[in-house]
Amino acid sequence: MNRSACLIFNPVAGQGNPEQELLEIRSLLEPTIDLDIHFTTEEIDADQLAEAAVQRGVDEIIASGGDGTLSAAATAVINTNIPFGIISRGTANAFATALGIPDTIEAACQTILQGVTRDIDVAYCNDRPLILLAGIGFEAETVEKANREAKNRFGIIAYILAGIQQLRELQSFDVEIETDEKIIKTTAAAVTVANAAPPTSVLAQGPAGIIYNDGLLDVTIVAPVNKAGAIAATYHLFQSASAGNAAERDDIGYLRAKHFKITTDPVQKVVVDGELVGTTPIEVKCVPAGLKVFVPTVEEAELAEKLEGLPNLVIELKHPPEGEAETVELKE
Ligand SMILES: Nc1ncnc2c1ncn2[C@@H]1O[C@H](COP(=O)(O)OP(=O)(O)OP(=O)(O)O)[C@@H](O)[C@H]1O
Repeated sequence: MNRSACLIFNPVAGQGNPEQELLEIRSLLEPTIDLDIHFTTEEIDADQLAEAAVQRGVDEIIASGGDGTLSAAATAVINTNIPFGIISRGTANAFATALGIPDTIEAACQTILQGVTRDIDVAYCNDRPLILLAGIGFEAETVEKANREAKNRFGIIAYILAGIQQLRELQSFDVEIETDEKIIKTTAAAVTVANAAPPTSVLAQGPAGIIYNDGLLDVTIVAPVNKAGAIAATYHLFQSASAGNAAERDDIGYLRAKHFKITTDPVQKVVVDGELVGTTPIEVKCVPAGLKVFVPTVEEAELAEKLEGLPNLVIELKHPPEGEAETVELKE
């Protein structure tokens, strides 16, 4: 029997050609999955479309767009047990990267076609669903500065430029972080509560890896004393995260718990999954295994080999599988 799914498609996401991208998705998925396609509009967001799909009792929900569309759609699917597929077409694609889902259309569709799901944690931040992270301070300002026009023109560089601009205006605040076990008071320039985070979310990278199915959230506190310290701390987080290590500077702290209450003085802006949502105080609670997501059957391994694209490339297999040619010629 054919599978069926509601496909929620943002027709203005990303820098590609959405019409072409939709054709590609349909040609990959429709031989196996009956698609009921719904487009987001300026007025009707992905969460409303996903909510309606849940009400109709669809078998699967697939969302395609930038992180805004994917997060919004996911929020309506929490605790429904409906498998959720992701086809990223945005600028940063943090959602897919954080969950180890490929961000090319073809590989994302293959992941959905394979039909393997994994239960991942989600969270609520002041009763608003959170899939990736809540940023206080720094991260919040960065998103606000990377506006739509800049994103369209410069893509991911817009975020980096906004980050650098933000560094120049570094402002610290007093923060109180309460878990079920303790209360921590300190001064910080950025506090991030992460359920899952891509490596590009540098300010979430205090611990050595953020595990999205452990029933816990990770808080990273970055507390540089001056601008030079801010640059050094950010760079350290980037490096230690890339190497899979925990941060080791005095001005970086981290802790893990399933429930956090965070207040600041003065009040700070708060970003949840890339959207500016309000200000402190916040309360964040983990919802273990709240979302069932299509994931690749094998973890995306770091590529240990890349040869495609080399001029006049010929690859000779010394032990070819039976029935296959011994020599493969790849020409552009
Ligand atoms: N048909 C539409 N016309 C205009 N705006 C739309 C339409 N559909 C959705 N939107 C808006 O698109 C935004 C979500 O964009 P999304 O995050 O999916 O893509 P993006 O901004 O290109 O990605 P990224 O955040 O990675 O840059 C929402 O603000 C939503 O209101």
